[in-house]
Amino acid sequence: MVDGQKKMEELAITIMHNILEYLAVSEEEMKWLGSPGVASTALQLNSYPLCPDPNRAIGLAPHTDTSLFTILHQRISGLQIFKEGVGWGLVQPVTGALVVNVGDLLHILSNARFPSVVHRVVMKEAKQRFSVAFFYSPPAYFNLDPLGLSFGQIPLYRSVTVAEYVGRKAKDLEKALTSIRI
Ligand SMILES: O=C(O)CCC(=O)C(=O)O
Ligand SMILES: [Fe+2]
Repeated sequence: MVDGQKKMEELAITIMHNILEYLAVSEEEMKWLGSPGVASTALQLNSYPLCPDPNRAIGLAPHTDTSLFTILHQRISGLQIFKEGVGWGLVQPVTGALVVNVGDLLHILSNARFPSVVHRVVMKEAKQRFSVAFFYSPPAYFNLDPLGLSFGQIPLYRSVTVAEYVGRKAKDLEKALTSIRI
């Protein structure tokens, strides 16, 4: 499990480097990224028991993850994402592929260019479902600002430490993002 967690962190670092490059954010601004083991990480094992009447139950209520992003492994379908104007859509499991869900911290950092995804888990199949979620965030002390803005672009969110945002999310849930909106 420890080895798995280390591998997941290596993968998360690679993904993060690519995102920063795309956003034109200097790695100087993310010094913590250069020191493996410093990021806040959590590995969560989810188990959704067999459900006799899937239409009358929900596996996991709609939410956004607080993390920068979450790397998810699923074998059986159930994960759905919400798209404005489209509604709920199933994220079909693909053998050998992982799902990357954008969380609130990346939403803030990217000034909403990477919007956090509202997702839920429905009980669609009459099978027990397992998923493994790896949550990846900067260390708690890190001060997060919208970065990589071009000339004239205004930041949509005020500066916030990871610790403060995590506290707000625990209290205000889906209102946390709006609570730091400028
Ligand atoms: O089980 C899944 O597919 C999603 C789990 C999830 O969204 C979470 O743990 O935050
Ligand atoms: Fe989630």
